Amino acid sequence: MAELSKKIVKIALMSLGEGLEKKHYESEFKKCHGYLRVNNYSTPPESLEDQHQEVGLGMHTDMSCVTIVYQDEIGGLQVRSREGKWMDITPCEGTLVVNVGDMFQAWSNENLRSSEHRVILKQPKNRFSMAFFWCFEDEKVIFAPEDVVGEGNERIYKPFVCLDYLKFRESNERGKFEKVGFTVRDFAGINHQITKSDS
Ligand SMILES: O=C(O)CCC(=O)C(=O)O
Ligand SMILES: [Fe+2]
Repeated sequence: MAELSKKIVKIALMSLGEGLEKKHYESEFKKCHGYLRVNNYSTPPESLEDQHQEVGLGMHTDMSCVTIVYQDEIGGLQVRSREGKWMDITPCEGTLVVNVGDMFQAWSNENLRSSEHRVILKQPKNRFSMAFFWCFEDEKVIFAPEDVVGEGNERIYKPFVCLDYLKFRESNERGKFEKVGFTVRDFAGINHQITKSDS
């Protein structure tokens, strides 16, 4: 999984600009570490009713650089579009879902966007998923490099230590699964009004 994560980061960096991957990959992402979370969602009896759907995991962004998700055939993972519409990520055998996380969003000065996603339970069946979170080391100071920010562009985040952001999210129950007031931008955004590529 770590090898796969490295490849994904490499591809993501290449998408940011020519030459960037060679220049920064080694130094910036060398000390990344990963951990695995197994999710088992059980559905309450009401889910037997027609049209009933239960929130298995509320809307959130991952705090990682990238997350790789395996979901079983039950389905229910949804991602929010820029327009705020929920879209189903239909399970497909032999495929994994890749999410950009908050750390990568901040490091890339929002050239890469952390996905807002959730899990909805529509069937009266247990659902199983596995998420591999690949993160910067706790002590890393995230500071978007000059050439990632690009000439003439504003740096959106002030430098911050990863662990401080993790604590910010984890110290508050709401911070875990509710977006409002607990995004990485709320934590380290220099100017919350910036809407770069939001439109
Ligand atoms: O269960 C899923 O499909 C997604 C899990 C997830 O988003 C997470 O563990 O952060
Ligand atoms: Fe997630």
